[in-house]
Amino acid sequence: MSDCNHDCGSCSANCGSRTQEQTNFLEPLYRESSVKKVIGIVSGKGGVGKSMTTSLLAVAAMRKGLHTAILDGDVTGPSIPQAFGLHERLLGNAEGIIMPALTNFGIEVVSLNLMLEEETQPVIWRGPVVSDVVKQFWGKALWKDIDVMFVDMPPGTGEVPLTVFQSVPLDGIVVVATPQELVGMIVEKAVNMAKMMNIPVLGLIENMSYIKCPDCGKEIRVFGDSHIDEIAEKYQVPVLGKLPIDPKLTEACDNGLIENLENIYLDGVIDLLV
Ligand SMILES: Nc1ncnc2c1ncn2[C@@H]1O[C@H](COP(=O)(O)OP(=O)(O)OP(=O)(O)O)[C@@H](O)[C@H]1O
Repeated sequence: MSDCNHDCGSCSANCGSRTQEQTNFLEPLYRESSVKKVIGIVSGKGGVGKSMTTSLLAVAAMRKGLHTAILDGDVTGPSIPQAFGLHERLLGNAEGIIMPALTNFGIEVVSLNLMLEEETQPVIWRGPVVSDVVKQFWGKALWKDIDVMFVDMPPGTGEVPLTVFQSVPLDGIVVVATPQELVGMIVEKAVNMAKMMNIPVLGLIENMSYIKCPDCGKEIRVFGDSHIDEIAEKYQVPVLGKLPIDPKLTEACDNGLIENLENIYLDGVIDLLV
Protein backbone atom coordinates (compact mmCIF):
# COMPACT_ATOMS: atom_id res chain seq x y z
CA MET A 1 0.00 0.00 0.00
CA SER A 2 1.30 3.45 -0.91
CA ASP A 3 0.20 5.13 2.35
CA CYS A 4 1.33 2.30 4.66
CA ASN A 5 2.65 3.49 8.06
CA HIS A 6 3.59 -0.10 9.03
CA ASP A 7 1.27 0.02 12.02
CA CYS A 8 -0.83 -3.05 11.27
CA GLY A 9 -2.69 -2.65 14.57
CA SER A 10 -4.38 0.51 13.34
CA CYS A 11 -5.12 -0.72 9.83
CA SER A 12 -7.66 -3.15 8.47
CA ALA A 13 -6.25 -3.66 4.97
CA ASN A 14 -5.31 -7.25 4.28
CA CYS A 15 -2.26 -6.40 2.19
CA GLY A 16 0.97 -8.21 1.44
CA SER A 17 2.96 -6.10 3.95
CA ARG A 18 0.82 -7.17 6.91
CA THR A 19 2.98 -8.33 9.84
CA GLN A 20 0.21 -8.84 12.40
CA GLU A 21 -2.96 -10.94 12.34
CA GLN A 22 -5.89 -8.91 11.09
CA THR A 23 -7.99 -7.79 14.06
CA ASN A 24 -11.66 -8.62 13.81
CA PHE A 25 -13.70 -5.54 14.68
CA LEU A 26 -16.99 -7.05 13.51
CA GLU A 27 -19.88 -6.49 15.86
CA PRO A 28 -21.88 -9.72 16.47
CA LEU A 29 -25.58 -9.80 15.67
CA TYR A 30 -28.14 -10.28 18.46
CA ARG A 31 -28.77 -14.02 18.89
CA GLU A 32 -32.30 -13.90 17.46
CA SER A 33 -31.30 -11.81 14.44
CA SER A 34 -30.45 -13.12 11.01
CA VAL A 35 -29.49 -11.04 7.97
CA LYS A 36 -28.65 -12.82 4.72
CA LYS A 37 -27.16 -9.93 2.74
CA VAL A 38 -25.87 -6.52 3.81
CA ILE A 39 -25.29 -3.77 1.25
CA GLY A 40 -23.77 -0.40 2.20
CA ILE A 41 -24.76 2.71 0.28
CA VAL A 42 -21.75 4.99 0.21
CA SER A 43 -21.02 8.51 -1.00
CA GLY A 44 -17.84 10.55 -1.04
CA LYS A 45 -19.66 13.48 0.55
CA GLY A 46 -23.08 14.45 1.92
CA GLY A 47 -26.14 15.65 0.04
CA VAL A 48 -25.67 13.65 -3.16
CA GLY A 49 -28.73 11.43 -2.74
CA LYS A 50 -27.39 8.52 -0.71
CA SER A 51 -30.52 8.29 1.46
CA MET A 52 -32.73 8.65 -1.60
CA THR A 53 -30.87 5.79 -3.31
CA THR A 54 -31.00 3.64 -0.16
CA SER A 55 -34.76 4.17 0.02
CA LEU A 56 -35.33 3.41 -3.68
CA LEU A 57 -33.24 0.22 -3.50
CA ALA A 58 -35.08 -0.93 -0.37
CA VAL A 59 -38.46 -0.31 -2.02
CA ALA A 60 -37.34 -2.22 -5.13
CA ALA A 61 -36.18 -5.16 -2.97
CA MET A 62 -39.41 -5.16 -0.97
CA ARG A 63 -41.42 -5.21 -4.22
CA LYS A 64 -39.46 -8.30 -5.28
CA GLY A 65 -40.84 -10.04 -2.19
CA LEU A 66 -37.62 -9.84 -0.15
CA HIS A 67 -37.86 -9.19 3.58
CA THR A 68 -36.00 -5.89 3.55
CA ALA A 69 -34.38 -3.71 6.21
CA ILE A 70 -32.72 -0.30 6.34
CA LEU A 71 -30.10 0.53 8.93
CA ASP A 72 -29.85 4.32 8.89
CA GLY A 73 -26.17 4.77 9.59
CA ASP A 74 -26.17 8.43 8.61
CA VAL A 75 -26.56 9.27 12.28
CA THR A 76 -25.95 13.03 12.10
CA GLY A 77 -28.28 13.53 9.12
CA PRO A 78 -30.85 10.75 9.27
CA SER A 79 -33.39 11.23 6.46
CA ILE A 80 -34.74 7.69 5.99
CA PRO A 81 -37.72 8.03 8.41
CA GLN A 82 -38.92 11.15 6.58
CA ALA A 83 -38.88 9.38 3.19
CA PHE A 84 -41.10 6.60 4.60
CA GLY A 85 -43.29 8.86 6.76
CA LEU A 86 -42.12 7.20 9.99
CA HIS A 87 -42.45 9.24 13.16
CA GLU A 88 -43.16 6.84 16.03
CA ARG A 89 -40.48 6.28 18.67
CA LEU A 90 -38.63 2.96 18.55
CA LEU A 91 -39.26 0.56 21.43
CA GLY A 92 -36.89 -1.86 23.12
CA ASN A 93 -37.69 -5.37 24.39
CA ALA A 94 -37.10 -6.50 27.98
CA GLU A 95 -33.41 -7.09 27.18
CA GLY A 96 -33.02 -3.54 25.82
CA ILE A 97 -32.90 -4.77 22.23
CA ILE A 98 -34.20 -2.23 19.70
CA MET A 99 -37.37 -3.24 17.85
CA PRO A 100 -37.23 -1.78 14.31
CA ALA A 101 -40.08 0.40 12.98
CA LEU A 102 -42.16 -1.03 10.13
CA THR A 103 -43.00 1.00 7.04
CA ASN A 104 -46.45 0.75 5.42
CA PHE A 105 -45.19 -1.99 3.09
CA GLY A 106 -43.18 -3.89 5.73
CA ILE A 107 -39.59 -2.60 5.45
CA GLU A 108 -37.85 -2.73 8.85
CA VAL A 109 -36.08 0.51 9.81
CA VAL A 110 -33.78 1.58 12.60
CA SER A 111 -32.78 5.23 12.66
CA LEU A 112 -31.62 7.64 15.33
CA ASN A 113 -34.37 10.05 14.29
CA LEU A 114 -36.86 7.53 15.66
CA MET A 115 -35.16 7.79 19.07
CA LEU A 116 -34.79 11.52 19.55
CA GLU A 117 -37.14 13.44 21.87
CA GLU A 118 -37.60 15.95 19.04
CA GLU A 119 -37.04 15.01 15.39
CA THR A 120 -35.53 18.44 14.76
CA GLN A 121 -32.93 18.03 17.53
CA PRO A 122 -29.40 18.21 16.04
CA VAL A 123 -27.01 15.35 16.69
CA ILE A 124 -23.75 17.02 17.66
CA TRP A 125 -21.71 14.00 18.64
CA ARG A 126 -18.08 13.24 18.06
CA GLY A 127 -16.99 10.50 15.64
CA PRO A 128 -16.47 7.59 18.09
CA VAL A 129 -19.96 8.10 19.59
CA VAL A 130 -21.51 8.19 16.11
CA SER A 131 -19.80 4.98 15.00
CA ASP A 132 -20.74 3.32 18.28
CA VAL A 133 -24.39 4.09 17.63
CA VAL A 134 -24.18 2.44 14.20
CA LYS A 135 -22.57 -0.64 15.77
CA GLN A 136 -25.44 -0.82 18.25
CA PHE A 137 -28.00 -0.48 15.45
CA TRP A 138 -26.42 -3.57 13.92
CA GLY A 139 -25.78 -5.68 17.04
CA LYS A 140 -28.43 -4.53 19.48
CA ALA A 141 -31.53 -4.55 17.27
CA LEU A 142 -33.83 -7.44 16.45
CA TRP A 143 -33.28 -8.04 12.73
CA LYS A 144 -35.55 -11.03 12.24
CA ASP A 145 -35.16 -13.14 9.09
CA ILE A 146 -33.95 -10.28 6.93
CA ASP A 147 -33.19 -11.22 3.30
CA VAL A 148 -31.42 -7.97 2.48
CA MET A 149 -30.38 -4.99 4.56
CA PHE A 150 -29.36 -1.64 3.07
CA VAL A 151 -27.08 0.45 5.27
CA ASP A 152 -27.26 4.20 4.62
CA MET A 153 -23.60 4.81 5.45
CA PRO A 154 -22.22 7.95 7.08
CA PRO A 155 -20.98 10.17 4.21
CA GLY A 156 -17.33 10.55 3.29
CA THR A 157 -14.22 8.44 3.69
CA GLY A 158 -13.20 9.50 7.19
CA GLU A 159 -13.03 7.80 10.55
CA VAL A 160 -16.78 7.24 11.05
CA PRO A 161 -17.49 5.39 7.77
CA LEU A 162 -14.23 3.49 8.26
CA THR A 163 -15.40 2.19 11.65
CA VAL A 164 -18.74 1.19 10.15
CA PHE A 165 -16.92 -0.63 7.33
CA GLN A 166 -15.05 -2.57 10.03
CA SER A 167 -17.98 -3.23 12.36
CA VAL A 168 -20.78 -4.31 10.03
CA PRO A 169 -20.15 -7.32 7.75
CA LEU A 170 -20.94 -5.66 4.44
CA ASP A 171 -21.31 -8.04 1.49
CA GLY A 172 -20.71 -5.14 -0.84
CA ILE A 173 -21.22 -1.45 -1.39
CA VAL A 174 -22.97 0.74 -3.93
CA VAL A 175 -21.36 4.14 -4.51
CA VAL A 176 -23.64 7.11 -5.22
CA ALA A 177 -22.29 10.28 -6.78
CA THR A 178 -23.36 13.35 -8.67
CA PRO A 179 -21.69 14.26 -11.99
CA GLN A 180 -19.50 16.92 -10.32
CA GLU A 181 -18.07 14.39 -7.89
CA LEU A 182 -17.32 12.03 -10.73
CA VAL A 183 -15.03 14.68 -12.22
CA GLY A 184 -13.02 14.92 -9.02
CA MET A 185 -11.44 12.18 -6.97
CA ILE A 186 -14.12 11.81 -4.31
CA VAL A 187 -15.71 8.74 -5.87
CA GLU A 188 -12.37 7.12 -6.56
CA LYS A 189 -11.45 7.59 -2.89
CA ALA A 190 -14.67 5.81 -1.83
CA VAL A 191 -14.02 2.96 -4.30
CA ASN A 192 -10.41 2.64 -3.14
CA MET A 193 -11.43 2.65 0.51
CA ALA A 194 -13.75 -0.30 -0.10
CA LYS A 195 -11.05 -2.12 -2.05
CA MET A 196 -8.54 -1.60 0.79
CA MET A 197 -11.07 -3.16 3.16
CA ASN A 198 -11.68 -6.08 0.78
CA ILE A 199 -15.33 -5.12 0.36
CA PRO A 200 -16.67 -5.65 -3.19
CA VAL A 201 -17.94 -2.57 -5.01
CA LEU A 202 -21.21 -3.83 -6.50
CA GLY A 203 -21.70 -0.80 -8.71
CA LEU A 204 -21.98 2.95 -9.18
CA ILE A 205 -25.09 5.10 -9.35
CA GLU A 206 -25.00 8.59 -10.82
CA ASN A 207 -27.62 10.78 -9.17
CA MET A 208 -28.86 14.11 -10.54
CA SER A 209 -27.41 12.99 -13.83
CA TYR A 210 -29.71 15.14 -15.97
CA ILE A 211 -33.08 16.87 -15.98
CA LYS A 212 -35.71 16.04 -18.56
CA CYS A 213 -37.45 19.00 -20.19
CA PRO A 214 -41.17 18.51 -19.44
CA ASP A 215 -42.09 20.07 -22.82
CA CYS A 216 -39.73 18.49 -25.37
CA GLY A 217 -38.29 15.55 -23.36
CA LYS A 218 -34.69 16.65 -24.02
CA GLU A 219 -32.20 15.55 -21.36
CA ILE A 220 -30.25 18.56 -20.04
CA ARG A 221 -26.98 17.84 -18.24
CA VAL A 222 -27.15 20.57 -15.59
CA PHE A 223 -23.86 19.52 -13.99
CA GLY A 224 -21.96 18.82 -17.20
CA ASP A 225 -21.15 15.62 -19.06
CA SER A 226 -21.23 12.32 -17.27
CA HIS A 227 -17.93 10.60 -16.42
CA ILE A 228 -19.44 7.60 -14.69
CA ASP A 229 -18.73 5.18 -17.53
CA GLU A 230 -15.00 6.08 -17.53
CA ILE A 231 -14.70 5.53 -13.78
CA ALA A 232 -16.70 2.30 -13.97
CA GLU A 233 -14.36 1.08 -16.71
CA LYS A 234 -11.25 2.12 -14.78
CA TYR A 235 -12.33 0.16 -11.68
CA GLN A 236 -14.15 -2.60 -13.56
CA VAL A 237 -17.43 -2.07 -11.73
CA PRO A 238 -20.91 -1.87 -13.28
CA VAL A 239 -22.99 1.29 -13.65
CA LEU A 240 -26.25 0.41 -11.92
CA GLY A 241 -28.18 3.51 -12.88
CA LYS A 242 -28.32 7.16 -13.81
CA LEU A 243 -31.06 9.03 -11.96
CA PRO A 244 -32.36 12.36 -13.24
CA ILE A 245 -33.27 15.29 -11.03
CA ASP A 246 -36.95 14.45 -10.71
CA PRO A 247 -39.28 16.66 -8.64
CA LYS A 248 -41.49 13.58 -8.11
CA LEU A 249 -38.64 12.00 -6.12
CA THR A 250 -38.19 15.08 -3.89
CA GLU A 251 -41.93 15.36 -3.35
CA ALA A 252 -42.30 11.68 -2.45
CA CYS A 253 -39.36 11.88 -0.01
CA ASP A 254 -40.58 15.08 1.59
CA ASN A 255 -44.07 13.65 2.07
CA GLY A 256 -43.06 10.21 3.32
CA LEU A 257 -44.45 8.51 0.22
CA ILE A 258 -41.36 6.94 -1.32
CA GLU A 259 -43.03 3.49 -1.22
CA ASN A 260 -45.96 4.75 -3.28
CA LEU A 261 -43.76 6.05 -6.08
CA GLU A 262 -43.40 4.00 -9.20
CA ASN A 263 -39.73 3.03 -8.89
CA ILE A 264 -38.83 3.47 -12.52
CA TYR A 265 -35.13 4.20 -12.12
CA LEU A 266 -33.74 1.37 -9.98
CA ASP A 267 -36.31 -1.34 -10.66
CA GLY A 268 -34.01 -3.79 -12.41
CA VAL A 269 -31.02 -3.30 -10.12
CA ILE A 270 -31.99 -5.69 -7.33
CA ASP A 271 -31.34 -8.78 -9.46
CA LEU A 272 -27.73 -7.59 -9.85
CA LEU A 273 -27.26 -7.00 -6.12
CA VAL A 274 -29.04 -9.80 -4.24
N1 LIG B 1 -32.62 12.51 -8.22
C1 LIG B 1 -33.20 13.38 -7.41
N2 LIG B 1 -34.22 14.16 -7.85
C2 LIG B 1 -34.80 15.05 -7.04
N3 LIG B 1 -34.44 15.26 -5.74
C3 LIG B 1 -33.43 14.52 -5.24
C4 LIG B 1 -32.76 13.54 -6.04
N4 LIG B 1 -31.82 12.96 -5.26
C5 LIG B 1 -31.89 13.53 -4.06
N5 LIG B 1 -32.85 14.48 -4.03
C6 LIG B 1 -33.20 15.35 -2.90
O1 LIG B 1 -31.99 15.96 -2.47
C7 LIG B 1 -31.93 16.00 -1.04
C8 LIG B 1 -30.68 15.27 -0.56
O2 LIG B 1 -30.83 13.88 -0.85
P1 LIG B 1 -30.42 12.76 0.22
O3 LIG B 1 -30.94 13.10 1.59
O4 LIG B 1 -30.78 11.45 -0.33
O5 LIG B 1 -28.84 12.97 0.20
P2 LIG B 1 -27.72 12.30 1.11
O6 LIG B 1 -26.57 12.02 0.24
O7 LIG B 1 -28.28 11.16 1.88
O8 LIG B 1 -27.40 13.49 2.07
P3 LIG B 1 -26.77 13.40 3.55
O9 LIG B 1 -25.58 12.56 3.46
O10 LIG B 1 -26.48 14.86 3.84
O11 LIG B 1 -27.86 12.82 4.41
C9 LIG B 1 -33.23 15.42 -0.54
O12 LIG B 1 -34.14 16.47 -0.30
C10 LIG B 1 -33.73 14.57 -1.70
O13 LIG B 1 -35.14 14.48 -1.70
